Amino acid sequence: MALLEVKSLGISFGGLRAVDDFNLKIEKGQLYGLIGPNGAGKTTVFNMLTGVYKPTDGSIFLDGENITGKKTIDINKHGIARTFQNIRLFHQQSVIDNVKIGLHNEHTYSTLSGILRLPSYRKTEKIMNEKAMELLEVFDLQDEADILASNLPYGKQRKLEIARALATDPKLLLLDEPAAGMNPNETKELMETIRFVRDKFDMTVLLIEHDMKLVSGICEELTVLNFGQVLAQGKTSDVLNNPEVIKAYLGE
Ligand SMILES: Nc1ncnc2c1ncn2[C@@H]1O[C@H](COP(=O)(O)OP(=O)(O)OP(=O)(O)O)[C@@H](O)[C@H]1O
Repeated sequence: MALLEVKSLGISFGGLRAVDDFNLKIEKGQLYGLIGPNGAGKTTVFNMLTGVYKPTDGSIFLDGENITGKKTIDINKHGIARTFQNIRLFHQQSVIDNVKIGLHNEHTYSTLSGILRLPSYRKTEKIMNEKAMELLEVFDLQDEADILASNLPYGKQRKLEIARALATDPKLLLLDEPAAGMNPNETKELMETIRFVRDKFDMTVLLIEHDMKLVSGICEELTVLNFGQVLAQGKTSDVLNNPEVIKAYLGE
């Protein structure tokens, strides 16, 4: 069974058919890429997968469960986490607190025990601190744990956003243009990090990206969207050599 199966997904905004008859199957542990020209509908697909938009048609199954039309918070609890094209962090909070916000899905204590700093609160806080530090170490951010997120350099902010998404313990991680704004060295490092995350956490990753070095370097399969429709789908090397894809996107 595929980890993610999307059947005939579609959405209209008034008269605009932003995504039409979108089908996708991603197996557990895959690194999968969603590419295509600006405005093709890629982020709209992410928004439907994460419950930001309700699809007009079609269905989405995660690990065999129908999650179509569920709320963002419920979809996150089912196991989809994402990062955004424009980094969304709590900039005025520390690096470690940004990760702990993700962990709050899993670990809770009552408001009263929090206010009174009861043992249950202290125990939960200790576990969360340890887990958050473990995640920060994966991204080599442990030394910056206590600085403000806004003081991190750009490449590290992107990494922190991925760490926070992972803190919610997802089955599927969606990355929306993770290399946007990165220099070639940062992009190379990011590729290694994404591969490492897949291996260490046995994670399945779907990413939107315009950087073809990253796409061809780490994605095993690709779907190309063009004007809301699937133009090509399959193994990365086949898709990138497809004349239709070269004409519509790569040849730009
Ligand atoms: N809430 C909305 N209301 C109206 N139109 C929308 C809405 N969201 C997206 N669209 C339209 O849907 C189309 C697809 O947009 P989308 O942002 O998904 O493209 P994209 O492939 O992610 O592009 P980019 O690579 O530039 O990020 C665009 O024409 C966009 O204007």
